[in-house]
Amino acid sequence: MNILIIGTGYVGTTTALVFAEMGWKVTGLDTELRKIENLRQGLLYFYEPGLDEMLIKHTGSGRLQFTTDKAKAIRDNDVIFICVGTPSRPDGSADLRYVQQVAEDIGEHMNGYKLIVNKSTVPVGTQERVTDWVREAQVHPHPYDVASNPEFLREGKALEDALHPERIVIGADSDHASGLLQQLYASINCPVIVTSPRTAELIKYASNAFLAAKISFVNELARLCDPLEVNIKEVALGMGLDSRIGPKFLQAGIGYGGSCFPKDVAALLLTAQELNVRLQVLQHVVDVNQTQYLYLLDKVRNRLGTLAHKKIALFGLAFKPDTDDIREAPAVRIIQTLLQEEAEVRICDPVAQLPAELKVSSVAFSTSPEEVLDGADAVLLCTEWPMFRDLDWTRLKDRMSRPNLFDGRNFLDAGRMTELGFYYEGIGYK
Ligand SMILES: NC(=O)C1=CN([C@@H]2O[C@H](COP(=O)(O)OP(=O)(O)OC[C@H]3O[C@@H](n4cnc5c(N)ncnc54)[C@H](O)[C@@H]3O)[C@@H](O)[C@H]2O)C=CC1
Ligand SMILES: O=C(O)[C@H]1O[C@H](OP(=O)(O)OP(=O)(O)OC[C@H]2O[C@@H](n3ccc(=O)[nH]c3=O)[C@H](O)[C@@H]2O)[C@H](O)[C@@H](O)[C@@H]1O
Repeated sequence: MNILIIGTGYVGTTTALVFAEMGWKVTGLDTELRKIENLRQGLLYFYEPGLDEMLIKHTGSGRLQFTTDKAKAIRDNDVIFICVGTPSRPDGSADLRYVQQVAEDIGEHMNGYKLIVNKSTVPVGTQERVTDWVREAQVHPHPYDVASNPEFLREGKALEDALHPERIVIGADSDHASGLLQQLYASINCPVIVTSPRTAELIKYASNAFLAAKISFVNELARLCDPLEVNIKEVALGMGLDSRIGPKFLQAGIGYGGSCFPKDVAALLLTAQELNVRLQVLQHVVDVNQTQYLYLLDKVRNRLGTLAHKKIALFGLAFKPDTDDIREAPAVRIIQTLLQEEAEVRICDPVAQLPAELKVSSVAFSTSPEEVLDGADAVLLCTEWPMFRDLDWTRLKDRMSRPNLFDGRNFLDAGRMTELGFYYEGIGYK
């Protein structure tokens, strides 16, 4: 079986590499020539640890190729994975225009049986819509199946997650389709759940929503920990040792960001709203998350008074470490608020870049922590990049005008920072 991956972003590129690693012959297709040209030369155009070495390996192995020629790519491959973006529309619903375009392209160019597999995160019922879009675009009535195979990888850990998933979910209407997919994944050792496409689609949203809920739960609890003078990290540790709760995703901070949790939670809420079902817990998950970065800023204001003309340094811009992705990053919201309040902002991140709208005179960017701390009234840690833990904080303190340290990720050792002479505040942690 030859595999075509349509959409060579985070998910598509990773999926293509993992299938090549398993020994399959894979083609990656994208509409953006720049991306394809880079990938062809073995150059990863985004930051994702480990993926670059794998790309070089497989551009040389002969098992992986990249193209923009959709007609030929669709004709030449039996299994086609859809890995295009499904961004939020202004009302929060998932925008399926890229999925529809791909479905129509497949319908138009298919020349025999195709297994079409949707890996993009899409609302329940999309498998049926893709089936219709393909049929309506068909020139000849070739047979095909449409299956759902949601992806659970994390950015920053994409390769590890895709090579060693905790489960594979296959949503298919026919034994033939689910059988082919199980064959493709045969060399991966993990539980495989075969279910209906609608269930598979909901498993994906439910998983992201639950993880988001865990984060908002612990964040809200951290707000209570502050006046109670209780350490949220110890509370989370004590809770997490209960195997029914688990230790992961209980790290309090300035809230979740990224290209998925905010968008997917919004899409699930919209699905429920359209069906007149109130998902009250999930609505509150969003409310807590949207105010969590403001909670950190309240702490800064309580300490510094007005933020106008204060020099505020941010350590970290990316929505989490090990990625250059700044989509929905809490740091970006913090910067926007600081600018509204006329603060002077300096940012340090080892890989993420400042977006065009923040390239203004009152914002300075550097990859050097020393530079951004010069004369600062406060530093706000927004992303837990390991490099921030290993800094010479004693020396850094002397560069600051006032040694105020607000740790939005509870990443540094509060006791040690206080000993070094910092005024230190985390989220539910001092
Ligand atoms: N980024 C992540 O960590 C994860 C993302 N997902 C889901 O996977 C999907 C893809 O996400 P990402 O890879 O992050 O998106 P992305 O934005 O990085 O990549 C999407 C790619 O599709 C291409 N594309 C758009 N229309 C096309 C077309 N008609 N033909 C060919 N290529 C086309 C774009 O040029 C882009 O390169 C989304 O639904 C997302 O929610 C699921 C799990 C993890
Ligand atoms: O659907 C998706 O795209 C993916 O979304 C998330 O992956 P990702 O967004 O890459 O990153 P996470 O590691 O989940 O972190 C998301 C956000 O939550 C925050 N977070 C995470 C964990 C925690 O304990 N506390 C916390 O604030 C992170 O800082 C980050 O801003 C899920 O973890 C993946 O399983 C899923 O496939």
